[in-house]
Amino acid sequence: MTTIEGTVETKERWDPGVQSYAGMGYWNPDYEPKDTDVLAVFRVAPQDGVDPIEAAAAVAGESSTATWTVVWTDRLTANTHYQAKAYRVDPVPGRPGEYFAYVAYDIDLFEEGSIANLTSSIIGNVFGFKPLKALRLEDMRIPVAYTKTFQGPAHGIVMEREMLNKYGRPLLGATVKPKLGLSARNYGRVVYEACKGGLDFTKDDENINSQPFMRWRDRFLFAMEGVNKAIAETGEIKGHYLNVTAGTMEEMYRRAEFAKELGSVVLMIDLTIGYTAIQSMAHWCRQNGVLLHLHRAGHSTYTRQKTHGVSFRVIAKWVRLMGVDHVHAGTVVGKLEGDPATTRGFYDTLRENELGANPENGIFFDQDWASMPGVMPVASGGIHAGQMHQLLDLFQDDVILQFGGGTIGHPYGIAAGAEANRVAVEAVVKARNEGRDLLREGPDVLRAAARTCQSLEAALSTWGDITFDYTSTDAPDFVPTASPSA
Ligand SMILES: O=C(COP(=O)(O)O)[C@H](O)[C@H](O)COP(=O)(O)O
Ligand SMILES: [Mg+2]
Repeated sequence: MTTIEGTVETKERWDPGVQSYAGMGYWNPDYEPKDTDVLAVFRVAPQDGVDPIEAAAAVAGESSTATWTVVWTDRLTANTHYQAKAYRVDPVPGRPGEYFAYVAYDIDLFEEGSIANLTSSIIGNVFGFKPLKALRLEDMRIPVAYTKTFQGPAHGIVMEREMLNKYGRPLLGATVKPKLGLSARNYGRVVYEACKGGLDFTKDDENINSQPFMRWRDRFLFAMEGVNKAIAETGEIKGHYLNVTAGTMEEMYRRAEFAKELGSVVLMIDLTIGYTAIQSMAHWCRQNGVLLHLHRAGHSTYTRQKTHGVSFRVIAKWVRLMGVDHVHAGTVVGKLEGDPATTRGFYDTLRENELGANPENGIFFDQDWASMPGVMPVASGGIHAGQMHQLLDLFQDDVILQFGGGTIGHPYGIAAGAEANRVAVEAVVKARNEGRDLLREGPDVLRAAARTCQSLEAALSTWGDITFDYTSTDAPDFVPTASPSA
């Protein structure tokens, strides 16, 4: 019997008892993915003695319709339509025991506009499946038909620049430090100094919510006083990412309403609030004309190691669908994990409208965003003014460069730290626009600018030589064969 999906069924397929997942139809090398299918590629490390094809079929099975034994109730459904199909398995070059398994899912398996639903299948039970030593979701192709069921970024890169009236250069920000312990008035002073000194944004850190040393309402009031004073003095639009992360949705909405009442252009949430809460906040932000900043707090617990978890490039796709305007995406040169090629893939995923498969940057599939606005990536974590030419070369203009320690740790004070960063970015943008080679001439460009800017001079002499050179844990494994786009 041949089914509607082209899977050949045998009589034994329906014998009661335990059958291989491949035998139940979850392996189908002849399957031609449809334009509307959701595609996923997993890095599978089968237990010793487990056949890689069977492991791939098991991943397809356990992330879609299957259980461990044949169930007759499958025959009450269009079983071969609903079952996911593993259609290709490649050994990972240079990593014995690991395989890239490609799986296609029919769009009917997923509720429209729900990352919670999508992820309950794709990263549900399957990650605990005993026959696998480890499993990593490397990439996904989201079909246009499914993309169109999501709101997407509340505003997006183009609209953000229009709201802020800032063009042609990276935006600049700073995370207030110390992360915890400041009183509200001192906090507001940091915001004021950094914004007045030349930054566009300041930011609550991931773990600032409403603790005993500073309650959220007090922080919002003093931070906005600082923002408003800096706007009045500089004539530029400024913002502070007011973190509304809280224990319930009701409380987050309450804090968001107050931030809006105070005239904040931007709000912040942490990835730890969960996918549905992120989508709800994104809808609120679009309805209320407020930008939404997402801090990816906690992501490294499952994105960083090559063999198990979820690559951040997949999280980047999900957050674009979920509808945030900003997300942290790595710095390459700073203090936190960030292989250059892999990070480039994250930035492309967040910003481009159409993206081709590019295994060198870890991108396995073509991705068409169907004009969904881009998310502004944020480069943050251990960066300083002396790296400005490298940052511009790596990320170009549509990025927010955030210097927390690299502003607040400046020897002449916070405003001087902000000024050093602003002068540095304007100097390297001008040099880039004049056609100069940033990587070669960048250090000279910065030194020349520092001759007329003492705060830049002090920043360069304090941090000029600071680098974080460690081996990356997440470089792409180059797959030499052409990668399938479908
Ligand atoms: O507090 C900081 C940076 O402070 P500083 O600028 O003083 O190092 C942020 O939490 C990290 O950038 C987050 O990392 P990521 O951007 O990778 O999510
Ligand atoms: Mg932080």
